[in-house]
Amino acid sequence: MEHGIIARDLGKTFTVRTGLFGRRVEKTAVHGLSLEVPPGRVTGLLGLNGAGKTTTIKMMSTLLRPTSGTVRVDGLDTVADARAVRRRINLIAGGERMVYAQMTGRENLHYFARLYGLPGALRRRRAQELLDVVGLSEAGDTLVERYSRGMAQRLSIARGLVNDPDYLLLDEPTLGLDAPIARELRQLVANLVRGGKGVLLTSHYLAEVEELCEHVYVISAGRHLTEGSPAELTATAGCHRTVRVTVRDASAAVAATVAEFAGRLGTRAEETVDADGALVVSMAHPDEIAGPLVTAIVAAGGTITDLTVTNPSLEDAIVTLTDGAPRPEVAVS
Ligand SMILES: Nc1ncnc2c1ncn2[C@@H]1O[C@H](COP(=O)(O)OP(=O)(O)OP(=O)(O)O)[C@@H](O)[C@H]1O
Repeated sequence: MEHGIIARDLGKTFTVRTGLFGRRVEKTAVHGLSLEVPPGRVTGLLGLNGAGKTTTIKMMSTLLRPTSGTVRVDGLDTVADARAVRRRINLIAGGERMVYAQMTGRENLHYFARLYGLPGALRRRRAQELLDVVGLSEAGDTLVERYSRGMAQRLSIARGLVNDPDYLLLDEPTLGLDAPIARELRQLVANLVRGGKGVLLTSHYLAEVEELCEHVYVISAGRHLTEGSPAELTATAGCHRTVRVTVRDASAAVAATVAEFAGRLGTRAEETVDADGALVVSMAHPDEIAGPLVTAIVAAGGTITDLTVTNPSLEDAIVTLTDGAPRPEVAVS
């Protein structure tokens, strides 16, 4: 049997009214996207604002009908078999309030479990299990209006698990959360994936995507731009590891040595002066050059006070990859 969420040539065109006379024009938000969300791993979907992430997720979760293409969930079609698909997936959108403030956490979970047709005893058991999973057992009988934002968000995650979905679509799940709560949620997602669930994640926090995702799709203006693991994307973007050496009281001889060193390797050394007046030299490919660079600086009489090697981040890569990429052609406010 086919496993995973598989989108093929997915497209979505909206009809919008524009201008003084409300003329109808067609705007395409997603153009022929193909992507896969296999079980047991977190797949990322990245793009600038308006790139089409939410539209794609809505089509994958049966909330929007694709204009073209198909989405299959373990072989079931999101249009023809929508009810069966809804039993296997769930969607959690961090930006939206997805629970009722006038009910307790437990009542919310009972309510949503009932919508999924779970029988009474199972509803009660599932609600308790989920309160435990998201760390809300003690607050289970408190009204949600008295929850902090982080607690409400955790309850939204529990709500998204009420039908024990095989696949979770997470649209900005940590939006606006404090760092420790966001970290807890990441751990929860990692545990769910270890348990075999497939997750699709969109997030503006690229460090989060880097930490969780094995494979990332980058889209721009509704089109596939590139894909790969975070490491592959940073390599594709040409972002390198760099070494940064800080030299106290650097003489002209040190600066000349650095320039000569870089010239000999046919590479570039970036030289700046920090707030304390120390010379800061940055160069790419530290594995080969850090040792000889330090030796050359010391031989020229420089005193090294700091040496740092940095890996390029996914954020660096996305900035590079989307720089100059087409802007969305749909702009509706
Ligand atoms: N119901 C709609 N009617 C018309 N246009 C829409 C509709 N929904 C989305 N769009 C347009 O489709 C494009 C893609 O929007 P979408 O919300 O999918 O992007 P996104 O990548 O999720 O952006 P963001 O990061 O800002 O949430 C945008 O230009 C948006 O204005």
